[in-house]
Amino acid sequence: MKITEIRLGSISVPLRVPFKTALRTVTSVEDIILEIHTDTGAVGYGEAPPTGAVTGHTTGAIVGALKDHIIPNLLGKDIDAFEDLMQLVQSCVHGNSSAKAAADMALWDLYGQLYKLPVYKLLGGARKQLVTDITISVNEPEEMARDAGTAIARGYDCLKVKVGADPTLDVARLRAVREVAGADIRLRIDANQAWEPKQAVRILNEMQEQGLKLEFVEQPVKAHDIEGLKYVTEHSFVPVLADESVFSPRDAMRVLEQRAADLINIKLMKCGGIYNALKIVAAAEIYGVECMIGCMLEAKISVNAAVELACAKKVFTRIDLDGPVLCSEDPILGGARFEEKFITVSDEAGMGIRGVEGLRYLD
Ligand SMILES: C[C@H](N)C(=O)N[C@H](CCC(=O)O)C(=O)O
Ligand SMILES: [Mg+2]
Repeated sequence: MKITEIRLGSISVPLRVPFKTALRTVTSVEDIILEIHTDTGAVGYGEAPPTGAVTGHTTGAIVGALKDHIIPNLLGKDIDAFEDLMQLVQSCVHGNSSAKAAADMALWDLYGQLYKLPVYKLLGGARKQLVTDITISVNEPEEMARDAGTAIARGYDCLKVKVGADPTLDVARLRAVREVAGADIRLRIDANQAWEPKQAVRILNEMQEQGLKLEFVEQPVKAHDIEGLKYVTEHSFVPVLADESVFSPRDAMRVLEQRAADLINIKLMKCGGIYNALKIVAAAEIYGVECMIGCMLEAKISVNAAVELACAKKVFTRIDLDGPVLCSEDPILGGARFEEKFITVSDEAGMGIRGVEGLRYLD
């Protein structure tokens, strides 16, 4: 199976409600789509969201890395030389993990099609279904309570509550959400780097003292502040999950070795795809640290790739793959079935993506 052509396109999908974190506000998903065509007629699909405020990867950066580096290196290559292709994607350009993730997942899609196996089975096949949380954007407490009520009415029993934009409101935000949620709904929070270490410990311990019962806090402090992350992990009653502090397998090793967090959030866009995600999975397993599988604000091709990975490996005990259910429509044909909190992986060879409605080709 030889690569004959690689095409880029873009999609625009409106969100149900604006997505707001301490880092950014967006009202639609605007993703780059990659199609890898082969001489057998098989097509592999990839996707990358521009998340400049989180990863530094703008639309231009993703398209540039793909057009100038990744695509020229892949054209004409044989999918069967899979390990070579994986290393090529990671080594042909520095950084640019989102563009690399798009290429990586399209290649895994083709590799599965070549050997007629779903990717999640190729990688271990631990399960077929996941249950995701859903994100509540950071807003005034009353609006967050309303959004939490809507999410619970849709059947979600685990809410990922964004905090950190004006931290003085954070305890009130959680109180308002917990009041609507009752005692049984799980609440996890994500500060997206907004707090200072001591401030984080103060806020978290106050939340616990008020009986708000948090499952964990995600990325309380700046991404680069591993010492601060460790400080919060050691001084707060709430378990800490590292998100923006862990992009690459090397980042993961540092956090694991220093015991700077209790949990790690693996996202394909941060680590450059499944090839590198598997290295983080192995490291976390060795250190006995459980992982969350997460996503950026992404549509279903790239979240589908994360579903394949999460269904393969048991280390993923927390699931945050709500990108598609935050969207008001789904232009992606095939792949996993998203039925509110329930996600069922596709049993088709590769990743099961069949096409994209309304794709605007860039060439
Ligand atoms: C969408 C997902 N639930 C989520 O909250 N991801 C964010 C980053 C999303 C973005 O800004 O695109 C996170 O975990 O920090
Ligand atoms: Mg996060």
